[in-house]
Amino acid sequence: MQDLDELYQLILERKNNPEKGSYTDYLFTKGLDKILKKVGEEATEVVVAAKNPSDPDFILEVADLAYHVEVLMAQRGITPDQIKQELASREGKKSITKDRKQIKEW
Ligand SMILES: N=c1c2ncn([C@@H]3O[C@H](COP(=O)(O)OP(=O)(O)OP(=O)(O)O)[C@@H](O)[C@H]3O)c2ncn1[C@@H]1O[C@H](COP(=O)(O)O)[C@@H](O)[C@H]1O
Repeated sequence: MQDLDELYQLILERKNNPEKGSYTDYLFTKGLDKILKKVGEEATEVVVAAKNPSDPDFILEVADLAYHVEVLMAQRGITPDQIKQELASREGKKSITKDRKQIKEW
C-alpha cells in the first residue's frame, strides 16, 4: 500500500540517489520540459478517460497523473505538506478568489 506521501518520498529518494533503469530517474535526467510534457499528456488522458464508462481506466489515468504531478513538485522543490497547507487554509472559506488576487499581487 502506497499513499501519495510515501510515493513522494520515493520520488525524492530517486532524485537524490539516481537509480539506473528507474523511470523517475529518467524523467529527472531529461529535465523540466520532459516532466511538463508528461504532466500535460497525463492530464489529457484523464480528461479522455473521464468521458468513457470504464472506472478502472479512469483510476489508472488519475494515478498516472498524480505520479507525474508529484515528480513535478519534487523538481520544483514543493512538498505535499505545502499543498496540504494550502488546502487546509481554504477550509470553511466561502470564496478563495480574494486570496488568489493577493497571491498574484506578491
Ligand atoms: N507511480 C508510478 C508511475 N506511474 C506511471 N509511471 C510510468 O509512467 C510511464 C507512462 O507511460 P507512457 O506510456 O505515457 O510513457 P512511456 O512511453 O513509458 O515513456 P515516455 O518516454 O513517454 O516518458 C510508464 O513508463 C509508467 O511506468 C510510473 N512510474 C513509477 N511510479 C512509481 O514510482 C516508483 C519508482 O519507480 P522507478 O523510478 O521506476 O523505480 C514505483 O515504485 C511506482 O510506485
